[in-house]
Amino acid sequence: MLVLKKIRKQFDGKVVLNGIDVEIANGEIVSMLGPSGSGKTTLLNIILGLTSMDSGTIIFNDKDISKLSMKERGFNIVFQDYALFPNLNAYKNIIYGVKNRPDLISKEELDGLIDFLELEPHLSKQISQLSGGQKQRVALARTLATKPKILLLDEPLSALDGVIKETIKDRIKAITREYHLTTIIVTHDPEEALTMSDKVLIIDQGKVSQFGTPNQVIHQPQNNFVEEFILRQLRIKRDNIYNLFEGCHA
Ligand SMILES: Nc1ncnc2c1ncn2[C@@H]1O[C@H](COP(=O)(O)OP(=O)(O)OP(=O)(O)O)[C@@H](O)[C@H]1O
Repeated sequence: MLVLKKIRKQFDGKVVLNGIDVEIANGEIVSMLGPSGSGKTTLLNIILGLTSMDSGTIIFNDKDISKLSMKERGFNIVFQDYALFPNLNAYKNIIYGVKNRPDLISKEELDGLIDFLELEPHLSKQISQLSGGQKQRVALARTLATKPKILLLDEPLSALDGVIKETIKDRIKAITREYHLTTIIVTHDPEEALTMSDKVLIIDQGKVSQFGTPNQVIHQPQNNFVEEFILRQLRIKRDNIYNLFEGCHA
C-alpha cells in the first residue's frame, strides 16, 4: 500500500499542495484528476522522488520512503512527451534502463513485454519513424522493463486520438492487471479518469476534493467542485454528441 500523509509543497511562496492524504492499495489503478495548475504533476513527481516535498510522509508497504532517492524508491514514470532518445532505435530505447541488468529482466520476459505491446515490427525503426501510439508503447515498454514497484503515467493519452487512444487505454489497463502493478495516472480529462481507473483522486487548489471509485464520483459527488468540474464536463460532452445526432436527422 502507498500512503501519502499531509503532503505539502510551495513554489516561490505559492501553495501548490496543501495537505494531501491518500491511501492507494497495491495493484490499484488511480487517476489524479484536476484542472490545469492544480498540482497533479507536482504530486506525481513527489511520489517518484524527482521533486522534494516541504513536509509530509510517504509510506510504501509499511516503510517510510520519504527521504529515499528516486532510485531507491524503485518507481518509474512515462513522461507526457515520452522522453525517448531520438538517436536510438525503438529496441535500444526499450532496453536502455536494463542494458547491463540481466538480473532485473530475463530475455524471455523482455520478449513477452514486446509481444504484449505488439512492438516486434517496429523494433529497428528510428523514433522519428513511429506514430504517436507506437512511441507511447515504446515508452511504456522501456518503463515496464525496469519492473517498477509503482508505474506513474503523466497524461498518457493526451497526444493520442480516436481509436489509438482507446487501444492504448485498454492496453494500459490490461498490462497493469497482468503485472498487478499499482498505477497512478495524471489526467485532466474526466472521461479518461472514470473509464481507466479503480479510483479517482480529484484535486482542487492543492487539496483532495474527492477520492473514490468512478461510481462514487458519478453518483455521490462530494462537493460543488466535483459536480461542476467533472460531471458538468461529462454532461456537455454527452449533450454535444446528442445534438450532433439530432442535427443528422434534421
Ligand atoms: N519547478 C517549478 N517551479 C515553480 N513553480 C512550479 C514548478 N513546477 C510547478 N510549478 C507551479 O505549480 C503549480 C502546479 O503545477 P503542476 O504542473 O503540478 O499542475 P498540473 O495540475 O499538473 O497542471 P497541468 O494539468 O497544466 O499539467 C503551477 O502553478 C505551476 O506553475
